[in-house]
Amino acid sequence: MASLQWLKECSKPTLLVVTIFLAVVLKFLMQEKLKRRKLNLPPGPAKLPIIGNLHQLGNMPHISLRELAKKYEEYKEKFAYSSCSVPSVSTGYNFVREEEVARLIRRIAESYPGTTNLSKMIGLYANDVLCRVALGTDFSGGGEYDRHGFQKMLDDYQALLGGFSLGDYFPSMEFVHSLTGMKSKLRYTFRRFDQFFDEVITEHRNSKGKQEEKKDLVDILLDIQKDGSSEIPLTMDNIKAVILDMFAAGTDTTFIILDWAMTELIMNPNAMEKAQDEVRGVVGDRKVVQESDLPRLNYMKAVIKEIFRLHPPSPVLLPRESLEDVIIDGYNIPAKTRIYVNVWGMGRDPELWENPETFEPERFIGSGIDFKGQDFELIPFGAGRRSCPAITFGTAAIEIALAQLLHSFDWKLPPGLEAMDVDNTEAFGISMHRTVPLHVVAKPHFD
Ligand code: HEM
Repeated sequence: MASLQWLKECSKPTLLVVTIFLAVVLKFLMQEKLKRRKLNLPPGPAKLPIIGNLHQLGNMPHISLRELAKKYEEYKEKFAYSSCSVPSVSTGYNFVREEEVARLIRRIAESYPGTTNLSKMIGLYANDVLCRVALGTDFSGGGEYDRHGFQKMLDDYQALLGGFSLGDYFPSMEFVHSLTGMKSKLRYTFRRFDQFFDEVITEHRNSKGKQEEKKDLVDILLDIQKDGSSEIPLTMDNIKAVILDMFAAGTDTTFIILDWAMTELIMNPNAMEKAQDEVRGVVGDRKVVQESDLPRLNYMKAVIKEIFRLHPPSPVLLPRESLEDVIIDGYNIPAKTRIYVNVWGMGRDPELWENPETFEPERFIGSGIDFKGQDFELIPFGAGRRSCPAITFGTAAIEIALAQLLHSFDWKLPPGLEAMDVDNTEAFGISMHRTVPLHVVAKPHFD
């Protein structure tokens, strides 16, 4: 009776809206049920109408996804990828790495006997290497491009790429981007980058007679555009997009691995000692590590693999969408399914790794597991045709810097600080880095 009373009190338009809403929800639920009855979908948690399982991703999707995978154990199958060749970013530019590593060491040495903000120094190194390779100029230390607020632009861009936007999950409801303010932020950031790249391209066009080996990415792309050697003609927008892609993908990733490598080594003095003994044994009294020393640094390479396993810069690979209906292991995966690969979860899976939460570089000594995309338990660069095109370039920038840091200094936490006091909180975005910078005392090994 009470409900009937309520009905009587409702105005006609309200009743109409409520009826339409209920009809839409009911239709949606019935369609879902019908679809599910026909398809053999992989097991998973129940979906809510409209938003599906979105609410279960949370602030730290890599952790939520691992918890869900544990719960629905049986679909933790390893799917084989077919491996295709990818165009790669060349390892060249040794002179840039050498000069930037030397600058990193000088900057750190200046801080002794005080403490140094090592995270900041490593961040400058990663940015400067990429800026010089891509644009031919660095911007740190009052460099030219910093005047344009380039670093701030990059930070904003990365926040936009990594940030959660409801509109991404409802492509048919594009207007959501306008409601959330995402569209205007994207437009603003896009305009700033566009203006900046226009200036950079004009400068490059006006500078003539650069030696072939000193050419940066913009020079190379402009040459390709001019001589028409690419299969598909390169437009100015293509050139700008390639440069932006490299910055978005290349600076934070290199930084995160070096930052974590130094953090884990400082917190694990035995591993630090082993890594330093190895580098100093190979390089000897020579102050500068050379790229030709790197193939002999097996323990240091194992440290880097262990960092890729525990702290992959992209904990969840870039989302993929299935183009057509497929069946995997008897399960239907409908077209347009959004696929997330939880690399972080795979690196800590107790079925794949012994003591998965412990930092133990030794696990890679004498093991054939590598991160090139063939061993699916360790794929920090992804795998298959859209994996990172800069595996060799990124690894070279990490290895030479880490070797030199280990060779040039003895490392300690600031007085009064213990390993357990180090704040290792991480923030999830397009890449995942520590939120509190690492402060250390770096005592020069050479006078
Ligand atoms: C430690 C270093 C790095 C790691 C761990 C890393 C990891 C990744 C990952 C996981 C992806 C996406 C792959 C996928 O979703 O399957 C990616 C894509 C990409 N990376 Fe890297 N990356 C690193 C360094 C770099 C550097 C230094 C550059 C540039 C010089 C770079 C350029 C790119 C580009 C352009 C893409 C997009 C490729 C595409 O459009 O499909 N990366 N990287």
